[in-house]
Amino acid sequence: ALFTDPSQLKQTTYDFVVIGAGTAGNVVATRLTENPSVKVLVIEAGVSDTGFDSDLIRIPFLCGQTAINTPFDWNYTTVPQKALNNQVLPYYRGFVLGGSSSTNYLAWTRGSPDDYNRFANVTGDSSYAWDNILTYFKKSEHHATPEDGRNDTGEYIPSVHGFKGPVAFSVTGNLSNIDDRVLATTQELSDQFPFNQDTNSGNLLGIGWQQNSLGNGSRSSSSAAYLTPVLNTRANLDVLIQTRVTRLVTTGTSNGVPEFKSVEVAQTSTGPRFTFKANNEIILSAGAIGSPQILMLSGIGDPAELAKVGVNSTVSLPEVGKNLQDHPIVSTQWVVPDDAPTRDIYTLGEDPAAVSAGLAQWHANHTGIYANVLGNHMGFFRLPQNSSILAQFGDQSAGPGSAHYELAWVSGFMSVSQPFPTSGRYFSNINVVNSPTSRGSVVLNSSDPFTAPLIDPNFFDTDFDLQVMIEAIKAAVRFASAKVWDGYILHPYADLATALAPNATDADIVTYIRRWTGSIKHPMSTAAANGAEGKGVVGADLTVKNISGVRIVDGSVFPFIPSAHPQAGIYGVAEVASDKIKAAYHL
Ligand SMILES: Cc1cc2nc3c(=O)[nH]c(=O)nc-3n(C[C@H](O)[C@H](O)[C@H](O)COP(=O)(O)OP(=O)(O)OC[C@H]3O[C@@H](n4cnc5c(N)ncnc54)[C@H](O)[C@@H]3O)c2cc1C
Repeated sequence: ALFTDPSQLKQTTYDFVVIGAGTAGNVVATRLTENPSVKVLVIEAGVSDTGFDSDLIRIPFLCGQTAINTPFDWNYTTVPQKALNNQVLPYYRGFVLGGSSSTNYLAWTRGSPDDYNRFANVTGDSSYAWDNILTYFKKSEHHATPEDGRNDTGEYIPSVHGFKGPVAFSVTGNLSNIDDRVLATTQELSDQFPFNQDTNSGNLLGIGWQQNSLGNGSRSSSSAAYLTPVLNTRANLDVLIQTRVTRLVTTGTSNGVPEFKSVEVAQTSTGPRFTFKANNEIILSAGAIGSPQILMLSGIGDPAELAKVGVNSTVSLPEVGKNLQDHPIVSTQWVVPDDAPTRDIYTLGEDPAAVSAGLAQWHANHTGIYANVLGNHMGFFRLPQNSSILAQFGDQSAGPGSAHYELAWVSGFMSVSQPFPTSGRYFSNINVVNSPTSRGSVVLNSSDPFTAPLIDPNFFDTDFDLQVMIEAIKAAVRFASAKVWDGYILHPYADLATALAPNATDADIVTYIRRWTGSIKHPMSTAAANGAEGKGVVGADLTVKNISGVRIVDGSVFPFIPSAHPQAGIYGVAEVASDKIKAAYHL
């Protein structure tokens, strides 16, 4: 059942306590409670995903608005970003049942086999290797027919997908006016921009139809897909929302190390504290910001850093909160003819009647433009083998099947950082560095669990990342220069024109990048798994090192960020972890 106040719960001891009802937490809680004798409590800081304003979560086309200034987000900001003119960036994280899977942009990508084989190598555990985790990717998903009933044969490869798992995925149910041109470019410039029938197949590279966590015209979050369908029918599953875990509490020692099988919770900074205990273990699934924050609040981290904010160190584990990796993103836009049927009528505020009609159609039968996301195609690319960047820095990706950068196309204005214009028609693409080498951190700002930590994605700390972003933009320009766009793409928008002027240099592109880069919202690796003693935060089985009783299952345990959008990978790892936990307790 669902509870909104710790005092409502009839028991204080469970077999497992899961911290965070987010993307990964809901997978673990749902899989463990498949066994009716296993009692699980999930504690979520955020709010319900139903009721007030929850259309923002359910309606896919509104995904760009789900996080911004809504009750569903933590409203974090970064520390000033040195390489971005000291800008402070918004840093969205889901604060709601489903976590960031309830607020994200729905892109459903796994990454490359190299990404997962590297995970297996670093941990010494083959269960994360592509050939093995593929079973779990399939277990987490089911193919859904595009909402317009369109035949999607040839737009994905059925044999690499699941058909019975909880999360619905589908390609677009709303074709856009640029789709034919995007596909024609994959023919005209096939050597640079080849078509790929399914970028989730183990062959990541090339341009494919974008898959999204979406079915029946609605977002398929971890709450909608895993948790909600069983919440009221499983007597062994309790979910407590609007309640924050403030720290892990020691419960003695086990095998010579401190044991933490209890959690302290509160609803406000000064409100009463409650504790809940796990007979077996605590599963920390608070995400790449929340999980290291909770460890540090519990005295588990770098002792010198903890001392600075007055937290007593209980266990030295210096890599907690280090190694933060994220994908920087910058958009580029071009102006197209005024009569082009782009999606701008829905997003620039010019045509309220079109918006009302679109929303009315979605409410009537979950169809139409609002039952889909903004873009229909995305592509993953490598620098050419003879690239001077590779010669200078070496290949920093997970391997030859991994992407250095990503491009995705939208018929309409799209940006995560620029103010939207109020009129006009546009063609946009996003440019993303997929195998970044910059590393940031999450550090406590205060011993108060209700104070946000200091978050530093440290974008473009390395020149490699900046050079790759320059190449991504140049590739986007080559794509937009294909003959099939003649007469459609008119000229670059606003200061992109300066960056791309005939006499412009890379320095002008860098000026554009430093001004407009944002986060694609993929922070990961802040509690990285590592099989070697003394390295990382968790071991191959994802249990926290140097203590007993706590396992981390979320995006923070990935040793490296995958070279694609991470949610599908996080679901896969959470499915693997659920089986590991079941095996550990013979469930
Ligand atoms: C706006 C946005 C757009 C994105 N777009 C995409 C995309 O298109 N495709 C993609 O693959 N990925 C995308 N991502 C990233 C992806 O959604 C996340 O990487 C992924 O969902 C993270 O899963 P997680 O389980 O690690 O953490 P989360 O899903 O964030 O779950 C963590 C949960 O823990 C809770 N929590 C945190 N601290 C505490 C505490 N102290 N006590 C109790 N509960 C706590 C949080 O409220 C949250 O519910 C996006 C993310 C955002 C925010």
